[in-house]
Amino acid sequence: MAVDEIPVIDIAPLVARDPAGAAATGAAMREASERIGFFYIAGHGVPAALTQNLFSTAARFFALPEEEKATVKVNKRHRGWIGHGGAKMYGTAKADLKESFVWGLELPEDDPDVAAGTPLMGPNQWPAALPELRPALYGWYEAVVAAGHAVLRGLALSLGRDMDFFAKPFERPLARGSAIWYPPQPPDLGREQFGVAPHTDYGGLTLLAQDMTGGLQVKGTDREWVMAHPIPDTFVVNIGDLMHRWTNGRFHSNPHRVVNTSGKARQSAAVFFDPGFHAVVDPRDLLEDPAQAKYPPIACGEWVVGKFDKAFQYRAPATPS
Ligand SMILES: O=C(O)CCC(=O)C(=O)O
Ligand SMILES: [Fe+2]
Repeated sequence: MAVDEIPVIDIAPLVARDPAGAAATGAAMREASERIGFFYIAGHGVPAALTQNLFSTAARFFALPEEEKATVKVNKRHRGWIGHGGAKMYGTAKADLKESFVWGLELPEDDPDVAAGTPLMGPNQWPAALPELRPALYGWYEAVVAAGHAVLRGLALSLGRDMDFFAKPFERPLARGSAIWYPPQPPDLGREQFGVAPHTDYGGLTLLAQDMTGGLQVKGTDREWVMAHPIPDTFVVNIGDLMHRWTNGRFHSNPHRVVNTSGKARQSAAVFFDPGFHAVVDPRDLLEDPAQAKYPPIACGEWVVGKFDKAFQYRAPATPS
């Protein structure tokens, strides 16, 4: 198992929009994206103190009594608390052993998209019992979205496009923040119990901060599971299914899973950085010869809603009692 199978890439030149360094940084991202679909980023500009504050504040949220957390139970817009049992990857036997709190781009009810009832868009839900949750999570989210834009600049350059190729489709992104809590896993739960069962991410890019516990595993090129060890002050970035399609299959949306065998609780926090609801993902945009496209164009919003409907218990149609 190669230790450097998942490379660490310093994206400072992309954060600074430095044309000389940006192309080489983008080329390193492209190499990792085509081979394994995962890389770490350093030099991302997200202050370590913001991530620490997110973890400590989220831990206080998860420690609240169930009835407090239930006041912000996940709603149809996919904002709020998802308790244990609420997320189950397709085709797996058991629900993931985790709980999470999910939020996204904050939009008022009178925003034209929200007023039109566009799925997944709208205001967030914040718990009255923990007013500091909102600034801790939202400040971190905005910094991570900015880092996500820097990553997109590198990927755009690596694909022979202008640095800002992805800026427009990722305007008003369906980016979701998720603070995740994995309880200690009892050893007698058997081999089928995962923190997160093997899956690919649905969208554009995922940027993930993890605490020092470890447990994230990535399919290696030799088909072994490779540990994505925690590296301080980095984010793990991975390619999602939409970016796989957009690049006509060149970038790899790689299966990964979480197994928390530490005997302790584990925390992670992700931004699932997906294009805007109305963005069209069309591989012809990134091909020299459009006739080579393997996938028809798809609308981002429809795709993401379709995936959510399968993965989350709360979206299942009510069964008549
Ligand atoms: O917590 C982690 O390390 C990864 C979580 C993950 O893969 C996901 O939520 O999609
Ligand atoms: Fe994932």
